[in-house]
Amino acid sequence: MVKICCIGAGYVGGPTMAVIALKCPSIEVAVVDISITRINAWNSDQLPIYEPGLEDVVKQCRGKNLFFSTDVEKHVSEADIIFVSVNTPTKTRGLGAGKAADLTYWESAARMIADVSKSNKIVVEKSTVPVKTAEAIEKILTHNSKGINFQILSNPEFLAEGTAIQDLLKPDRVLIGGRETPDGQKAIQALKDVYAHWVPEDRILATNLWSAELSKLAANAFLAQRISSVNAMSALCEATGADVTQVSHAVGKDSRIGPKFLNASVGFGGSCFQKDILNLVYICECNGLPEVANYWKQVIKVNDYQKNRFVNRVVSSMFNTVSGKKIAVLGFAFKKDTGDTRETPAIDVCKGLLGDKARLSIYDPQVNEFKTLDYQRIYDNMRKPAFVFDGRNIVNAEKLREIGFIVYSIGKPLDPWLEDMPAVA
Ligand SMILES: NC(=O)c1ccc[n+]([C@@H]2O[C@H](COP(=O)([O-])OP(=O)(O)OC[C@H]3O[C@@H](n4cnc5c(N)ncnc54)[C@H](O)[C@@H]3O)[C@@H](O)[C@H]2O)c1
Ligand SMILES: O=c1ccn([C@@H]2O[C@H](COP(=O)(O)OP(=O)(O)O[C@H]3O[C@H](CO)[C@@H](O)[C@H](O)[C@H]3O)[C@@H](O)[C@H]2O)c(=O)[nH]1
Repeated sequence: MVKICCIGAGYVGGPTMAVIALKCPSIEVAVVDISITRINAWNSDQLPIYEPGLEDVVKQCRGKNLFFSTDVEKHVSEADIIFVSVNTPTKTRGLGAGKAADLTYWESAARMIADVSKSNKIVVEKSTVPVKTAEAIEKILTHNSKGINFQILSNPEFLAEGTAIQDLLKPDRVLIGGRETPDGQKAIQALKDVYAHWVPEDRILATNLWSAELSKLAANAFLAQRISSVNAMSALCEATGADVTQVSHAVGKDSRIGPKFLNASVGFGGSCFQKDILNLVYICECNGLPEVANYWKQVIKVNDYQKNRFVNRVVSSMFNTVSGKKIAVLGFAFKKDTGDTRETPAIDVCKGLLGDKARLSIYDPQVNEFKTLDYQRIYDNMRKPAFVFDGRNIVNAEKLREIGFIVYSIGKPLDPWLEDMPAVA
């Protein structure tokens, strides 16, 4: 029986391994973590993360061929294939602080693998890492290998939170990078065989290691760039009377551009986009490519601009001060259908409002119910003029205006109340 061990029972490790276990009953999958509370939660009825469909998959496999454990060393030493899915946040101190990926967790996982391994292993980079990380990992492993053969593969994960299970069950592609040696190719084949249990062969792409590592950063940079592009347009729409939803629709109808990921918003958030673009920027700088670095940096600058612009709209509309005013923040996670608040744009918006001394009440139901609230009742209980600022364009602005609200919707023709108010970021 093939044994898989995944180091890191987080947003990626947990759901990814649960789906592998579901689709590969002949494989034993152990997910290990240093966090006892996380592992206890995975073994309980209250899973540590919320993802639609996840509970169902876990319940089907847990205790059969899916195990969650803190006995990291035991499972690593027994495994044929080891996925490393630890966190790779942005460095906060030292060389590359604020940009480079912090590989501390990765390095300690690699050293532990080298220490406890007694048989040949395939080590799979699941975490998002800088290009050439595989080379560094290879060095750590081979310098401490005691004659054991380690093959390193890059198998970046493309799931999005909130749709993780669907993304894993029907991925657009599975990307596997490996060495172009016979042993490297054999390792690629072994991992292909795992995914081939449910992913059609033409969706499993094999590349060299560096292409796989870079493709992950590139994909996130392209996705985030679309959002910054449409958000930049949203500012222009507000200035000109165009409607960003109509513009996105018209632009997205071009089959070369496509309709997805063109929703204007208060800005993108989540644990990945900013971190991965900063990482890309740092790699460009280290490779002497400042123009390329600046190009991608602009994606983050526009995102910051969008968050500031939103805060300024709120403050300027309410007579240029929100001091002492009670503001209900509906939704705090970085997107719907998730409980994850890492790098949510709501943090920056709330900070901006608190900076102007607002009183905030924050509510997040995990799933999206804000379209159907009883806005008439809400309006009746509010001090007038009453405002709604929609950072996601989900409320029916016309209906709300009929009730009496002053409504700001990103990138939409402005309410007369807002027309003369400055909202420069
Ligand atoms: N969150 C996403 O949607 C997503 C999607 C694709 C890729 N990624 C990438 O996947 C990686 C993991 O992301 P995540 O969101 O799952 O992170 P996470 O913080 O939710 O999970 C990482 C887990 O690794 C554990 N860990 C750290 N060092 C360890 C060690 N030495 N031994 C055992 N366990 C250890 C931590 O305790 C934590 O539980 C990151 O590189 C991220 O960029 C994330
Ligand atoms: O048209 C859009 C689409 C998304 N967003 C925002 O962008 C952020 C990121 O959303 P999304 O990409 O759906 O979620 P993530 O879970 O961050 O997933 C991204 O980051 C993961 C981690 O690397 C990748 O694996 C995924 O492919 C990639 O989509 C969220 O704040 C969204 O609200 C918009 O503002 N407008």
